[in-house]
Amino acid sequence: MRERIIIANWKMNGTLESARAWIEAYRTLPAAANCRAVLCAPFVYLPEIVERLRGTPLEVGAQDVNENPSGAYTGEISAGMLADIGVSWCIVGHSERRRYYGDTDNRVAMKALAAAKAGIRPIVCVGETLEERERGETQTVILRQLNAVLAVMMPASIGAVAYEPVWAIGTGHVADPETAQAVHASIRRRIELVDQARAMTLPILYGGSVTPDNAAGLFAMPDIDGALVGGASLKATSFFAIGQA
Ligand SMILES: O=C(CO)COP(=O)(O)O
Repeated sequence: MRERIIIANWKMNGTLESARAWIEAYRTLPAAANCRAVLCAPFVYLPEIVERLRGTPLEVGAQDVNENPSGAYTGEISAGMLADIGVSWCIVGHSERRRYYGDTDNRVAMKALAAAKAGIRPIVCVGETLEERERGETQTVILRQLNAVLAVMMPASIGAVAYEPVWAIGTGHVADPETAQAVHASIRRRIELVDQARAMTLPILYGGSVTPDNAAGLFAMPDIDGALVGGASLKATSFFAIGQA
């Protein structure tokens, strides 16, 4: 039985006050059964969030990391720094980073490797744009993004892969479960070529307009092991409801 995981990605949203209120609200909810939950918050709130969640089942993640161990990289955060304060997961290669901040396939791979070396589980995001899908390039794009990571590290060091079609992110146009399942299955087949055992256990999450209403349909698919949730994670109750699904 594969691990089920839901991951909240707050992106650049919230305040210290709303972060505290979210955690208080989440703590009043019963522990989610059979489902691991991770909260990826903005860097500046991470130390406080780690402290407040100590001893609870909710794990803490970052939304990005620099690929270098240390040095003259003004404004950046290293994997060692994240590990230092007790962060255990980190998103790498989110399409917003690829699109607005120039994260290339190779840099994403180096970020995933840096995280893993620091003992942090990288959540490797892959996904095609609408134009790429319409040109029939979905498989090519996903495999290109995944291959870059597999060129530098073993699948055992990848915490999770998240399939996030760019056209589904923040649009309200969730991928239908069969469409997502087809991509998830191809991701798992690619991992199988390297490590058959890890392919069976690697969580492959779907992201893009996931809500409490559409989550169960997605999670019914054999290769969809959970979700990376943006907008619907900003409310503790709706993130929790996705976990219940
Ligand atoms: O990008 C996402 C999570 O990383 C998905 O965002 P939405 O759930 O807001 O579509």
